[in-house]
Amino acid sequence: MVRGTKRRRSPVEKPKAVALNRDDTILVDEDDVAVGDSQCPSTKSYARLVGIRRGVATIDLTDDNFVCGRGSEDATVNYNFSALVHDAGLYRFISKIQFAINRDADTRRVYLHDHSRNGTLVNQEMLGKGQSRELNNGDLISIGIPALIIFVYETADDNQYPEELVRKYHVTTHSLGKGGFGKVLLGYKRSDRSVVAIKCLNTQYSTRCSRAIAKARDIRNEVEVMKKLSHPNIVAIYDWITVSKYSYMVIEYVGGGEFFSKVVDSKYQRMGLGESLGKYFAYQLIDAVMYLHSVGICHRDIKPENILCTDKSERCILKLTDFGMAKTTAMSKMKTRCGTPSYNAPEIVANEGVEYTPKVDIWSLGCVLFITFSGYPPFSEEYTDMSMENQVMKGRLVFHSQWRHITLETQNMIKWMLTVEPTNRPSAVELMSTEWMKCADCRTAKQDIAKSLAKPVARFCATTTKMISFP
Ligand SMILES: Nc1ncnc2c1ncn2[C@@H]1O[C@H](COP(=O)(O)OP(=O)(O)OP(=O)(O)O)[C@@H](O)[C@H]1O
Repeated sequence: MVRGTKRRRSPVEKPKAVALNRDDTILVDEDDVAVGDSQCPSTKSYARLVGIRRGVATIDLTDDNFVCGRGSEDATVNYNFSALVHDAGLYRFISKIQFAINRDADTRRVYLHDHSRNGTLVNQEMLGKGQSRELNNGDLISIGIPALIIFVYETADDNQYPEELVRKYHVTTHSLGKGGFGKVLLGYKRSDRSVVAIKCLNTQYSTRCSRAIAKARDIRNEVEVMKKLSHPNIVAIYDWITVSKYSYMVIEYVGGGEFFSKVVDSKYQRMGLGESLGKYFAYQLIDAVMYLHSVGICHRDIKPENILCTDKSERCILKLTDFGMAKTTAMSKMKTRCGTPSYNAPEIVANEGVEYTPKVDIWSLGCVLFITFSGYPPFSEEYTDMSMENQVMKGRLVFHSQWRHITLETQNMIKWMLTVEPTNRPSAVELMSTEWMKCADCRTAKQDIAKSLAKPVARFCATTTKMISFP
């Protein structure tokens, strides 16, 4: 039930229950449902708490002091989270008075004041009882722990992002990562509050030297390529909005971080992920590349940093991303030297202006799998006995003690992928049809991928949210 200290009740209508969803029943006054329309002409909201978890309402803020919590006889709140009573994981964290939103009458700045025992977080940072923090447009508010995000704070007058973008998405200040051309922010679709990643690209400059020497990123090409793709191990694109020199790619949110972090995780002690887990991931990546090549796309920048994990579990689903260098092979010949040096195939490193083929992806994949199984890269500037260019051109591989735990079959597969002569290198189809791929780990991977497709789209939040105003 929603309780307000100073709520305006319609003199003629009684409050009634509005079923939002299975466990979303919230008591609202009918005149509270519509926000900012003619029913409350005298009270203009200065900001909004956008509810992004099932059962949390969206609230227009008009009062300078607004209190949220479980509430009780002796603790009056403006919003009482009672619809979350069945969401035990969250409800038990909520204090009678969780936090207050205060607007300074003079400066008009807005602060969140934490009153709770378990704490309130702004942008994943814990405030703690008695602490305050200024709120800015797009800030995330969580309860108890970072994952329990309940609101996005949105001001009425912020125009940091173009109207075309904010009309469809809540853009938060929470950064998921940075790339050479810009940042990636957490966002939510306005239509259903499902979570997305918003890649904000400045089309005019790159902060990375390696990219600065490459030709300017062709974002249109990147988007066109992504739009053609539909595969469980490839990040999906939902939307693309370009306004002046900024481009916003709205893509599938993949919450487990880069595969690179997994490979270098201290729990594996730089020994690699082992035969079983390695094959589980190898299946996913080979399947993704097989699909890509079957639709005539060459990625050209496969590396652990461009592979994302769906979650932090050991056996997660991998998603190939960053199609900034990708090429539609039927459209034109591939001759450009691009990609990341330590993952580049010899025919790219040779840089003779000779046409190369999608087999360059198989080489890069071989490098990724080499690290996955062993914990160290096959080619590196740090190996001082030979220049990296020579290591690659000669296909020089050194199998240290880490490989003692890996079968000869697996070692041979990696060697095959890292064959210098592209015509002798296998295609993804050939890799997939080997006996090596007919193992229990590959079958498990296939089943897990199918299960991941059956799950609803990743979300932090509710699919339906009613708006409630507190004049
Ligand atoms: N879909 C996503 N979901 C969650 N986090 C993401 C997503 N895409 C990217 N990130 C995070 O943002 C970081 C930067 O993304 P990305 O590498 O795609 O940017 P970029 O500008 O294309 O970089 P680059 O200069 O390598 O091309 C990633 O390393 C990752 O941590």
